[in-house]
Amino acid sequence: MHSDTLTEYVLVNYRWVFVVFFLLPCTVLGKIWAVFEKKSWSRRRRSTGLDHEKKVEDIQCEVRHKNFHAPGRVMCTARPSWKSMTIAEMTYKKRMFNINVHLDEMISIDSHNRKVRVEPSITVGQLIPILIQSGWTVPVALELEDLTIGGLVMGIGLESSSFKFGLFHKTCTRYELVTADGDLITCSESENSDVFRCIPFSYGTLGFLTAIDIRIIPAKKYVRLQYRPIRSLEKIQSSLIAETLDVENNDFIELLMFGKNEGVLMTGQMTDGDQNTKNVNKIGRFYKPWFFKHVESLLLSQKHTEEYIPLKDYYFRHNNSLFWEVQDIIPFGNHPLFRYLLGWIMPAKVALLKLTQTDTIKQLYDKHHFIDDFILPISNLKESVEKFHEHLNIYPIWVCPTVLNPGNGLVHSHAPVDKMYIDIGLYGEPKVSNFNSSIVKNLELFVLKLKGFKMMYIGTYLNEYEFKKMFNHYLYQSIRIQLNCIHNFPEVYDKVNKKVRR
Ligand SMILES: Cc1cc2nc3c(=O)[nH]c(=O)nc-3n(C[C@H](O)[C@H](O)[C@H](O)COP(=O)(O)OP(=O)(O)OC[C@H]3O[C@@H](n4cnc5c(N)ncnc54)[C@H](O)[C@@H]3O)c2cc1C
Ligand SMILES: NC(=O)C1=CN([C@@H]2O[C@H](COP(=O)(O)OP(=O)(O)OC[C@H]3O[C@@H](n4cnc5c(N)ncnc54)[C@H](OP(=O)(O)O)[C@@H]3O)[C@@H](O)[C@H]2O)C=CC1
Ligand SMILES: CC(C)=CCC[C@@H](C)[C@H]1CC[C@H]2C3=C(CC[C@]12C)[C@@]1(C)CC[C@H](O)C[C@@H]1CC3
Repeated sequence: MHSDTLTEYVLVNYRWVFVVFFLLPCTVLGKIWAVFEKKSWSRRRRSTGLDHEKKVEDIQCEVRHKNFHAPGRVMCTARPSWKSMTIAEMTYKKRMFNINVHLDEMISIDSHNRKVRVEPSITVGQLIPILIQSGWTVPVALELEDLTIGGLVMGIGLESSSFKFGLFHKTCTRYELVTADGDLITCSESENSDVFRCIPFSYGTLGFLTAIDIRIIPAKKYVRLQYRPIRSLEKIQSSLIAETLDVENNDFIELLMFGKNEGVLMTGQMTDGDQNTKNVNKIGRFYKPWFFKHVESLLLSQKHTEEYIPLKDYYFRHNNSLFWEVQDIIPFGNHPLFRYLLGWIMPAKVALLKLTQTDTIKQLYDKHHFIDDFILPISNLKESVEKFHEHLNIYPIWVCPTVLNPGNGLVHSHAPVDKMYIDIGLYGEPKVSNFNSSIVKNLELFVLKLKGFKMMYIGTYLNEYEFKKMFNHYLYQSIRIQLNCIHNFPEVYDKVNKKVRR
């Protein structure tokens, strides 16, 4: 066998050896280190009085220093590419001026005004458990623990409650920002409102976020989840639309499709249950099957089922298997023996997987793998699934309804009223013979034609003109001038096109 082919073969078939025997133990050490670091950090903080304001002043100093010594050089955060929740490498970071924006604390919870103030690098996995312990939660709680609040505001965040609350940033009420000149400004619906509307999806091109206020709502103990297997695409579309209209009775809606004409529609309500509550399924326990496998088993048995899932377990239901991505790396990861023996250290940290993937693995993913999300009007579900089936044939498909509101920021409904969209997430190996980048571009144009949007964490093949047709740049451009960004921050397109996000 040729040595390249042999390397490829070993990388594809035996990556699990490295992951199980090296990355998983490293993940555990990382978790222990994080606890230790947090403790010593809070001790240090108490003794030096270092707080949020001081950290923000440091960022302001760094920006002013850059303006003095390297005027005209555009800036980005110094967060290394391997830490970001995307498989893409952000090559732009190498040529831009990196500013250290590592702020990862929770600042305060204000139960009276129902809001929590956080720093941008705090992860969902750090924030949500603290909130739940205090009896609160965020309206849109993301499913992957390592996503950061800043990244979700600057990119796009959505979850199964988005049909009710919209995209993640719709639950944010105030941003604190260090501008290109090193000034500190705040914005909300009532103060610098145009800046406030343009920040979401701006990918850090209007300034550095230093604090975010997020609305909080009371947390309950469980999500009562109904699973409804459906075996017709028409029926899936009509049932999904009907459920999104029932805002009174539904708090969560999600659909997993396991084939072109079959899927499981899940609807849920947050509840405290009562003493008669039965059928509690603690899906977050380490020995439990991967969530999508559990759902698939209900499709196979054609059972309409209802379960009570602890709130935190529900939120992070796709974390253990990284949706269904872990099965490609550890093919036996859902085997009961593996779960009982090693499930407690799963999943391997995404950042570590990314940091340790070799060029060959990355190239294999580029050639044989697809990870992307498209946001389309809900009425186009059937047409879109058919299109993705023809050109990708990847299953399961994640479908998550989300309401978009009208507005003049970068992402908004194309109608003058609130409009229901769906996120279609495709992650896996395309089962078509001719998969290549021109198919991806073709799909992006399909989405553009339907007046939909693409999530940009993976990058885009659209050219600048097409990109600007997809995302409304009108207000954004004037805010860039107002905040003196033109020579200090790149444009969004310069951070998300495939040449710099590979
Ligand atoms: C980076 C990586 C990604 C993987 N992705 C998947 C996956 O998406 N689905 C899955 O079932 N298993 C995946 N695996 C593991 C699994 O072992 C291979 O997909 C499986 O061995 C392919 O077997 P085959 O005989 O059908 O492929 P073959 O048709 O023999 O594959 C031919 C060659 O294609 C490449 N290849 C095939 N599938 C993938 C792939 N998905 N990603 C990258 N290269 C690939 C390899 O170079 C392989 O030697 C992956 C493993 C790694 C390390
Ligand atoms: N369910 C969901 O909705 C999911 C969403 N995602 C995607 O993942 C991404 C979030 O991942 P994450 O790793 O948290 O974030 P990233 O590190 O990927 O950051 C995303 C963008 O936000 C910018 N950014 C982050 N923090 C700041 C800050 N303090 N000030 C200015 N800009 C900032 C980054 O700028 P810079 O380039 O300068 O570093 C970058 O352009 C989003 O793009 C999201 O769409 C992924 C999985 C699931
Ligand atoms: C729900 C939404 C909107 C998106 C989910 C996206 C995730 C499926 C991906 C986000 C980051 C991705 C990474 C990988 C798999 C897919 C994601 C979790 C890898 C773990 C795949 C293996 C590589 O070697 C490293 C990747 C890191 C990022």
